[in-house]
Amino acid sequence: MYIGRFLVVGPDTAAYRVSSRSFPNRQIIERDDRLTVVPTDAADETDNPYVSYNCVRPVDDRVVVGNGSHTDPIAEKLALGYPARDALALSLLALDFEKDDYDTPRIAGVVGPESFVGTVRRDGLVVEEVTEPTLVATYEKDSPEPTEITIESAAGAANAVYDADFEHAVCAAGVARAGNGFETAIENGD
Ligand SMILES: NC(=O)c1ncn([C@@H]2O[C@H](COP(=O)(O)O)[C@@H](O)[C@H]2O)c1NC=O
Repeated sequence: MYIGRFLVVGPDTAAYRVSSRSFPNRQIIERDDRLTVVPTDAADETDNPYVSYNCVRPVDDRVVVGNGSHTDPIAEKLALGYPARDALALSLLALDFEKDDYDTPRIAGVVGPESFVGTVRRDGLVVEEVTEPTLVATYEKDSPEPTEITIESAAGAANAVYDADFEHAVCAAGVARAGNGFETAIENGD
């Protein structure tokens, strides 16, 4: 089954996987405090926000995971003190679903003292608190649902979603709460 990009939120860990048919030559890199999806070949550097974007951004005791440029305004709202629910709902609704051939939804999660998951689709906006491992994807599984995928550390989370039995894995990231902050891990399949 192809479900496109997907994320799993913990509640104390999170993982994000890029699956892609159209832009498979991508990887995740660490830049400053954040993780960014970029083309594998630097010569293919792009300003297409559907191809290259920050997918993980920590903010104090919370961390944002997302499949596009909405990761940044969510993080900025958290830094201003917004509750996770509000930062997700406002940013997802402001940017809305992607204006591509598939009306691709935006998906995002926040891990922190309270953890949330959200998605905005052409037909709806869902933002809800997470109390058990919860998956949401761009296609097919496009409403948050409980998942059996086990994400128990940053590296474990990245590996688990990368290896999950959905088609066209490209790269993955994992985050886990550690002390007052977070540890992160990248799985680029190489
Ligand atoms: N975030 C991403 O990494 C990403 N990769 C591809 N997309 C969008 O989704 C469309 C379908 O891509 P694909 O066939 O690779 O699943 C692309 O045309 C692009 O508009 C993305 N947008 C949202 O998921």
